Amino acid sequence: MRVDIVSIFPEYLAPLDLSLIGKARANGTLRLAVHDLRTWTHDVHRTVDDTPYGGGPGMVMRPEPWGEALDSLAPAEVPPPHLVVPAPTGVPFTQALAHELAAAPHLLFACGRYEGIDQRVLDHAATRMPVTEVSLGDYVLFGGEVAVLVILEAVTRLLPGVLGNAGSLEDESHAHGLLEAPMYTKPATWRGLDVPEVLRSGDHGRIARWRRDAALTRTALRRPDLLAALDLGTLDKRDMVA
Ligand SMILES: Nc1c(O)cccc1[N+](=O)[O-]
Repeated sequence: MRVDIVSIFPEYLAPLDLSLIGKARANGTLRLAVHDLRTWTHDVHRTVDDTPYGGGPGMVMRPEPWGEALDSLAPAEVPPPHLVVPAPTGVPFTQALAHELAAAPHLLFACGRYEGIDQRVLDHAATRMPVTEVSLGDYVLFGGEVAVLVILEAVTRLLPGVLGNAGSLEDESHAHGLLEAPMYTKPATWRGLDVPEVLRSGDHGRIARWRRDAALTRTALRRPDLLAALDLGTLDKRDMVA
């Protein structure tokens, strides 16, 4: 997978040199490049923003640098890159969207700052590539860089070979629309608190049912919205497996 990230604060993306993403870059699973948007400015002040039409507070990112950046990083390639724009106005970022993005051969991230990017940049890009504005949640950040770190971690870990134990992907939270059951490790008793006996029973059928029930209970209590969206038929099939 090729990933290009455009930002006016490229140093914000330094954590992408670390840990499993850093290893994926080193072994070629991920070909990632971070670009400074000011590369595509031509004035002495390297201006990337201006006042908003219609008035209002703050500044808006000018279309010209972005247009040149996207032209440079997304030439007429087939298939075109998927442009991902983290923004409070985006669609919710979910595990399902992470899987969709993980299937793309080339992701292009545009990190907005100030009051955002001139809308025409996204409209023009959408004439030649898929464009998705993505929101991590209903709150406001300084810009898109931190969101890119989150999105890229969720996407990269889905790529073959990145996680040492691919089995981790099978029953983790959101893998099947539920929150994960509580997890325990040694010692069996800690500060007077015991690990549930069923998990130490060695009875894999009982353990699977306990985990499924615990996941359902946790999801119902904390995320009833997920439960409402769950295909209970799928749950029934999983139940038969368990
Ligand atoms: N919320 C927000 C923002 O305020 C700016 C950029 C990205 C996001 N987000 O992804 O949630």
